[in-house]
Amino acid sequence: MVLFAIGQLTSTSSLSHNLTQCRLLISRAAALNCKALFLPEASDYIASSPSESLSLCQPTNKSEFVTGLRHEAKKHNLAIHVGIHEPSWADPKNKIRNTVIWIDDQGHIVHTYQKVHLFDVDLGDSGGPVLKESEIVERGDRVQEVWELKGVGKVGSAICFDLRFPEINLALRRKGAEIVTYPSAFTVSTGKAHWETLLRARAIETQSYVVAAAQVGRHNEKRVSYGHSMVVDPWGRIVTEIKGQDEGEESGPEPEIATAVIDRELLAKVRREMPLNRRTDVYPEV
Ligand SMILES: O=C(O)CNC(=O)[C@H](CS)NC(=O)CCC(=O)C(=O)O
Repeated sequence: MVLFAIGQLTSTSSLSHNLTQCRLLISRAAALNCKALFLPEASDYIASSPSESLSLCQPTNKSEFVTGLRHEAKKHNLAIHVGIHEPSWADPKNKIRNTVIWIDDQGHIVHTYQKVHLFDVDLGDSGGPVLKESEIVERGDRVQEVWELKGVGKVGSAICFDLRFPEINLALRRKGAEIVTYPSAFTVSTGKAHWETLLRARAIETQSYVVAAAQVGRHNEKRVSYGHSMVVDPWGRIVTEIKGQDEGEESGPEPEIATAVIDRELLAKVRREMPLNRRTDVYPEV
């Protein structure tokens, strides 16, 4: 069985610092002979304001962060799935895209997905975050095709807040996904309330592996992320989990990886023993 890793880090507004953190995670995954590494949403940077986020955004072919990762992927023969920002095509001055790219083990970008659901919330009265992602982020308009990760299985991508929408998960399953990945940057308050439950529900409802690499710790004076990156199996069990942000603690955990394998026999067994035959004569097909 092929070993893969999830990586957890604290991205800041310094792309070179974030690249250094990712390089460390890559070298650890490569040293353990992993064939793929899944990194969080917005690994390239997390800015402290919408205008800073806009100013840091570069086209993928000009980004030192992406170029650096492509180089590492080729050097170590390690495929990398990573969340980044890209300028909007329609409105590059005012809008960015929250995307995830799949870099193969030769350093080529072979797959990309643009976040469909944007995180616009006002939980201020409940002691939670106030964020309006749609102010500068252009939303994606399609569920992407699933792709084959050699020796591992068929992977479908969604990003962070997409996790709250089972429709994406069901659509990916219908396209043949065996593994669904949710690179994320969950807030601490919503993470504590919902992160593990949502990930396990997504795994159980489609009888798929869920691979969730997440940002952790303090990015800037305004943003802290929950962490708790994990892999969940098709029966809903947590296979591996990385430490999260402790309540009230100022500094978060150090960058870290955790490894796992996809057990194809378990995947087949869960799907065989409890077939989830949908009643699309009763409710609409997603
Ligand atoms: O801002 C960036 O650069 C990176 N993007 C994010 O951090 C996004 C949008 S603000 N965060 C989420 O979607 C958190 C979802 C969440 O926490 C929940 O669903 O509870």
